Amino acid sequence: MLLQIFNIETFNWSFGILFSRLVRLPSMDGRVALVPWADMLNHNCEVETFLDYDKSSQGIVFTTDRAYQPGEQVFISYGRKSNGELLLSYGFVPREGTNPSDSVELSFSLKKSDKCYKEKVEALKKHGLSASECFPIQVTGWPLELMAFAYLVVSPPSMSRQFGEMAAAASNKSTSKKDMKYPEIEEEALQFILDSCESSISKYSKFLQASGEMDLDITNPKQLNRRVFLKQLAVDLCTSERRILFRSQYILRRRLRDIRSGELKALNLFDGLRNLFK
Ligand SMILES: C[S@@+](CC[C@H](N)C(=O)[O-])C[C@H]1O[C@@H](n2cnc3c(N)ncnc32)[C@H](O)[C@@H]1O
Repeated sequence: MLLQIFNIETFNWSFGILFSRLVRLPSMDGRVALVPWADMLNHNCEVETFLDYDKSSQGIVFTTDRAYQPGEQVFISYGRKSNGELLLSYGFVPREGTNPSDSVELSFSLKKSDKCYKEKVEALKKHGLSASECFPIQVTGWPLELMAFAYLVVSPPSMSRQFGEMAAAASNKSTSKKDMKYPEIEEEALQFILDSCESSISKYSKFLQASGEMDLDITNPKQLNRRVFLKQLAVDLCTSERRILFRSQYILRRRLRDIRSGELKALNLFDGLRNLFK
């Protein structure tokens, strides 16, 4: 009986309405509430205002972080979310380059051909990780955990004693939170991250190119509008994620160029000294 009333479309609609409108209240241990007036507030990535329960007035209070002019739209923050998260939870993608919390999740894996594959998997397992892991890339760079994972992936058998600390740092369970450095394999680790970024960039580019050529069914105008809308959202999301990857590609290439030119300088200096003493 219930199933008849609650068909899947109604369920999806209710789920969407609930999740795009509920408010988490930090002072009530993150409990959620539906707050009728507050669900009219739209999100803006640049504001830092949230809703919370206020004990003294026993109500939900909204305090703005700036002055607004009469007639100006007042915004709220739905939280520091990536464009992908905003699309999934709220059905929109902020304008490209306006979301400082935007990030793209990239998957990285140990190489199956690695002589130390088993030892590395064991080290990762001890810290709750597996042979393939996802890490968020932001326009400002990549997390220390990813750098540690990349070090583990490229480290040779001679560094097996460091596998444990690399895996711990990749899982964010390392005791020291500072940037770990293994200069002897830094170039390889950065190249490994760059290869993943570039392979993703080419997938995004293929999708974006294909989306320009995608044929939409024009026999059903109602569905056409919805398809055009959904397609635009997908294009907006992919464009913003690819932009983050392009930025990382630029930073990685520059860092690799610096390392390589430093190595070249050291080599030239060494050759120069050798010639001097010949
Ligand atoms: C809590 S409601 C906000 C009020 C909503 N605009 C309304 O008229 O009922 C959340 C929904 O508003 C829309 N929304 C909020 N912020 C937005 C933004 N910056 N850009 C586009 N749509 C937004 C999305 O559809 C989202 O699911």
